[in-house]
Amino acid sequence: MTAALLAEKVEVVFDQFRALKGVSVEVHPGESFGLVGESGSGKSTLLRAIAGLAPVASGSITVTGKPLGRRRDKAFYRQVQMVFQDPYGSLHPRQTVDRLLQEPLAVHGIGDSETRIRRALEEVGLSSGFRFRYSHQLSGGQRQRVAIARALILEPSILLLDEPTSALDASVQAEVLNLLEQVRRDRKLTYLMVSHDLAVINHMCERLMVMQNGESVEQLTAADLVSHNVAQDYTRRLLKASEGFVRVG
Ligand SMILES: Nc1ncnc2c1ncn2[C@@H]1O[C@H](COP(=O)(O)OP(=O)(O)OP(=O)(O)O)[C@@H](O)[C@H]1O
Repeated sequence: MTAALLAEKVEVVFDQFRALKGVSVEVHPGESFGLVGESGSGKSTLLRAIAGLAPVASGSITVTGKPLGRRRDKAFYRQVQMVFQDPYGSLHPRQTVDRLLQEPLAVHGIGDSETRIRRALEEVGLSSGFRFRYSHQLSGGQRQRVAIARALILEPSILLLDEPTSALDASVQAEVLNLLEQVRRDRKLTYLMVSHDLAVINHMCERLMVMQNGESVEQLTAADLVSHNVAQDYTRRLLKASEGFVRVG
């Protein structure tokens, strides 16, 4: 089976600082794969390296069997989209939802915007009444729904999710996670998802990689996480720190 995403020995260096020190990961088609680790361990940097937003010094990244070059082309963004943590920062506040959803379609020269926008809003549970609202008039949860609609409107097969719900209240967080899960099932999407919250990863992902200081510590299944079947002390410490959140099976 060809991997949906394959990163091999990826190094990211900012000035002299090695933020990723040769990280490898393989995500299968249709899989939801999690990245966990303490703050600064390199989780976001790995997503950003894949998305072309962080400088890859060495190593390779392959999407559905095709190696990526230095720059990400339009075809890449038709296939891979990213959703960021902060829906306030990622959506222009003075643009209407309609305009925010039109933009990627215009960039990619896609014509059937009317149908796509209606479908995208419906899919994320927003009525057509939201279409001409400005993003600053939306709640955090509604904004994140718009950000997800914007990512989905190009019909990608892979979503890179960087703490997609950590800026939201707990009840809204659950709604957005359920939405992401529903969309993944309906569209047979592949997710690579960062969260500092092991309970979120446990709920959303089949497998995960634990990261520390720009390196992979170990890979686990969600079942390993629940039964604390882990090999590394670092992972045990992470689990201990989130005790009470991850149910012991
Ligand atoms: N543009 C940048 N320039 C310099 N250093 C950076 C840059 N982006 C990230 N770093 C550094 O790389 C390291 C990894 O950062 P990264 O954001 O990937 O961590 P993370 O695991 O996602 O953490 P968090 O959970 O806090 O978001 C950190 O030490 C960070 O300061």
